[in-house]
Amino acid sequence: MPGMSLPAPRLAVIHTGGTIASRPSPDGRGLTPQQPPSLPGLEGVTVTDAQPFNLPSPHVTPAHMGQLAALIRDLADTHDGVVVTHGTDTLEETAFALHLLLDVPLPVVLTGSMRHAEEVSWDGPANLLDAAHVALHSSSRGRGPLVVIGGDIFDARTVTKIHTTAVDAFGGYPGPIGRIDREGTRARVHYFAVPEPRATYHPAHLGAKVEILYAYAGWTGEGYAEAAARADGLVIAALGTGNLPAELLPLIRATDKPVVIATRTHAGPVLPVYGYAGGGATLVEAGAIPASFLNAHKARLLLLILLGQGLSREQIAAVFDRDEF
Ligand SMILES: NC(=O)C[C@H](N)C(=O)O
Repeated sequence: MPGMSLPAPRLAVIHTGGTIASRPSPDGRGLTPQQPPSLPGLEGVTVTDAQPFNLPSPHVTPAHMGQLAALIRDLADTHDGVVVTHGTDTLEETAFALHLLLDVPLPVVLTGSMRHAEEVSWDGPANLLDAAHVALHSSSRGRGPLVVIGGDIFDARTVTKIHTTAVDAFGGYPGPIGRIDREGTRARVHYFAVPEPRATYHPAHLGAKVEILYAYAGWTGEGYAEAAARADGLVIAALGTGNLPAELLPLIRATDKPVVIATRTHAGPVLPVYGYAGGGATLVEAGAIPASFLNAHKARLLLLILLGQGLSREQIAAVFDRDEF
């Protein structure tokens, strides 16, 4: 009807800590999360804030990820988009856990900053505003949780932190799925990929113990037996396409818990192609599960969630094999 204005879009901003909330601590001991950033320059939007915790992201656990998923589910009916501010160190893990746990239709966008509010190159406000625009954009729906940093929009499955200090700290093969740029107050959002259907999971708990072992030249299995005894499942950041020294083969064959083989190489899938002792084909024959293209820490979260849902080793292998994530 002429003269009737559309209701203001409703955005929820959930602050969880990280450098985007950090400042030098008064006791001179270094940066600590203190004050969450405020959202600049977004006209005509109703914003609600939440702060379930205020942590440096190395203190974030799967339990916090579950808490965030529950909060976002609660907000989903009354909001059009959600932004989560988060420390960058484990941001990709929270993004992927939410990707696996959330089946809400509204966009959920994670962001953070690499510089704190008292530095000249403070990147918090721009990242926060970009994330807000992306979260309220209709093309962002149906893509699962997204990560927005430095104007790049990433898929939670592939995004990874690639630099410890640079402002453009995020990447990951095959790169961003979209881009946000601002022209004055107008946001221009472009996607280079179409939304894809994805599986989500409803674990009874997030308390399964999954440990990661990191392979290296000359590893003869140090630490493997201890980890296999105390954990519910293992992930190995293996070599290349998912290969290990020969000594690991009998250890994996003797393990009845799920052992997922990821790669310490920064891009590409795990493929069981090599037939020498410890080669990927022999590890799979011994019962190991290839992680597809998930990095070790994301494969760990998927395994932890599948264990929390009570899946058997065979069912878990099928999820990884069919890329059901
Ligand atoms: N840039 C950052 O946010 C790093 C910080 N250590 C964190 O992850 O909490």
